[in-house]
Amino acid sequence: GNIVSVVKGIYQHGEIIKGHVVDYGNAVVMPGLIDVHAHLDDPGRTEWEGFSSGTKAAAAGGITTLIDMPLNSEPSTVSVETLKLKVEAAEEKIYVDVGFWGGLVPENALNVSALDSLLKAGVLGLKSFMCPSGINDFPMTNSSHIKEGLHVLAKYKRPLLVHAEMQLDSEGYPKENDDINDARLYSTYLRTRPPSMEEAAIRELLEVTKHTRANGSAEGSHLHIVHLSDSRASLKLLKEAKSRGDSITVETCPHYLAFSAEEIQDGDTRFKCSPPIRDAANRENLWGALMEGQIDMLSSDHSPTIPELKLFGEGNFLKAWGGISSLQYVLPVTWSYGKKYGITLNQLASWWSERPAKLAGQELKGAIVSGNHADIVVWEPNAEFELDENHTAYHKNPSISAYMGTRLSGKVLATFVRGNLVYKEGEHAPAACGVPILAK
Ligand SMILES: NC(=O)N[C@H]1NC(=O)NC1=O
Ligand SMILES: [Zn+2]
Ligand SMILES: [Zn+2]
Repeated sequence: GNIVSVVKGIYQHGEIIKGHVVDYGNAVVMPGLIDVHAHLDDPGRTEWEGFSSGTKAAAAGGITTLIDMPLNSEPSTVSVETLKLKVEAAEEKIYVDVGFWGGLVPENALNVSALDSLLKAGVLGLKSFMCPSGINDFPMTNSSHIKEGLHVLAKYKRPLLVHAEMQLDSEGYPKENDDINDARLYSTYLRTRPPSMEEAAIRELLEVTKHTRANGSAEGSHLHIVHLSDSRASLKLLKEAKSRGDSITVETCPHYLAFSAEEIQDGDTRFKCSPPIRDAANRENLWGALMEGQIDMLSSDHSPTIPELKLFGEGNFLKAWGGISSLQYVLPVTWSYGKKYGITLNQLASWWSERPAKLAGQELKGAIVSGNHADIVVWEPNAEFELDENHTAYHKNPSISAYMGTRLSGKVLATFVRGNLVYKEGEHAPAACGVPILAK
């Protein structure tokens, strides 16, 4: 299950090698991807996704560990009892290792013993929203809740992940029930969630993250901004906070790097997510920030639903479910769209493995070094494929994926989780040998 040694150089023909040798030729052998942001919706909404389908998709995409979000399942993971339901739902169904974020919600945020017991039960950290989440039993938190949460997390040295969008005085923005605005237009949706919503949330968070600095009252805790889309004011604020010593990181997702608002057809709600995909100039800036290291890592924010809730007939951007379905495709998508920016394999491994491992506290994952878990993806960067209905997809409802119809390069040949070959060219291992990861 663990890497015994990493040998540099090439074995010469005739050399005596003990054990079984697999020669992958010129394929890339990389640490398996760690997706710190996926909604597997199990238990309770398995028609949207599920531990079995979701982790099969992960394995087929070269992801060896994923951390499940506490919302979109039913119930949400906000207590010891609901975490227990998660772990039970995952057991014997997961093809890759799965950890769990717990929810920081108003109900538990000001209750230190509730948070203590949830953290002791093994969630790897907490997640909260600064705007409505779209899920009834997952209400939003304010900055007092977040401050309290960070102070409890400090004891455990675990992070708080925040969906950083804040509703502003919404005068002038289209609303769900407005009929004066054409809800089929992507531009209408875009106007409902301007970059200033991200900026305002981050500005407020930075009032709290000052306590995470060395000798601060919440030293040891860490704040992680999920799925950043605004590449301007928000990024500038984050850069300044980092330079002041705040313990803060930020992720973006492949859909913000691949797509732009200009290309989204009216009524094509596959592209609806929040924060929204912005214009092409914003995307260029995001790439720049990623390349310069201002954005620390990538995650999928795989947030699927059933096709009915995407309202394809109506194409109503204001009412359709917001979330992008992408789990299986993140490696080829990052590679295909990143090539023109000159991304390297080392950068891929840093954004998708090394830094996510650190965020999730997985010391034995995220790098191919002796002693680590043998979590490995083998892939062929030059192999191209068409993402059409002939392509085998393992996540549920692949038709809702925004990537359908694109041509990608980067084919996964094999995925190993702790030394177990869990996926090989279209076939999964007969047994699901992933394990639930609980923090100790
Ligand atoms: N509830 C949920 O998954 N929401 C996600 N969807 C999305 O597009 N952004 C999110 O935060
Ligand atoms: Zn979110
Ligand atoms: Zn999410």
